Amino acid sequence: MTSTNSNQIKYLGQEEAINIDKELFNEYGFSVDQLMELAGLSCAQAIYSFYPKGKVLVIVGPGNNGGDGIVAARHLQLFGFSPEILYPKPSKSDLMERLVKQTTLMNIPYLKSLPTNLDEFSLIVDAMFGFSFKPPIRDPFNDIIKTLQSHQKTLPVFSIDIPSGWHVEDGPPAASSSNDTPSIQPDSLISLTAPKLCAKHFQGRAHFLGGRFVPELLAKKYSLNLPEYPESNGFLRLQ
Ligand SMILES: NC(=O)C1=CN([C@@H]2O[C@H](COP(=O)(O)OP(=O)(O)OC[C@H]3O[C@@H](n4cnc5c(N)ncnc54)[C@H](O)[C@@H]3O)[C@@H](O)[C@H]2O)[C@@H](O)CC1
Ligand SMILES: [K+]
Repeated sequence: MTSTNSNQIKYLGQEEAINIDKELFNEYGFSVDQLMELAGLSCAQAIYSFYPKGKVLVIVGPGNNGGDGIVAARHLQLFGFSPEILYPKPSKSDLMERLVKQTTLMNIPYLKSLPTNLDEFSLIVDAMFGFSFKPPIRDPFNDIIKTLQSHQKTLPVFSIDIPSGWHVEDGPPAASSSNDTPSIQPDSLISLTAPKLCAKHFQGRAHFLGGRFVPELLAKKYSLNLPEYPESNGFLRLQ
């Protein structure tokens, strides 16, 4: 797939991203399940387009970003990948529990901790935190990010919506503080709905846009200036 000119697309601040999300639910009548399914599917489709099939570790956080990750794992398995899931802080929400049930019944393994044999995986899917993240990052995610950082030369990371641990607007911790907080430099990133400001700091190989569900009226209201998705694809490549 060729990349699309992204010069005009709007980069959202945290509050604006949260407001658009709320409006999709409250004004447009979408349910979280609906949007999460489309978001997670677009993640799996982007991964399929860019990475060879293999063993993929999906690291899932406690919020909806984590839900996108579990949905993506479900589709990746259907696409012929071999996903495994690390979900260290399970949520008690009905939605998340149903996603766990679906994937467990598909025999997708749930790991108890970050495996020591990380090199057996060909890709990490980072579904720890999305646009509601507020630094500093808490354990056990701090340690997970430290380990991923030490493997990132050989083990690519595909981040969903936000590279986890990055400030939603300011980007990687080093850019916003002087301490040595560990930080992911993802190989690829998929922005959902529209990129957030932190995506301007992205230096990996591919930046995708996914979550093809934004009604035209809403896109106009927030001047999102979204590029046209090709054909019936659920994602496109911005860079
Ligand atoms: N409108 C959209 O574009 C859609 C967004 N979705 C996804 O939803 C995400 C946003 O989901 P949420 O609002 O549930 O939030 P997140 O998934 O970004 O994270 C919230 C969770 O992280 C925890 N947390 C926050 N800061 C932390 C820290 N410093 N250390 C440890 N834990 C911390 C919170 O306690 C909460 O449990 C988006 O980024 C996107 O991935 C999709 O599921 C559906 C549609
Ligand atoms: K993420």
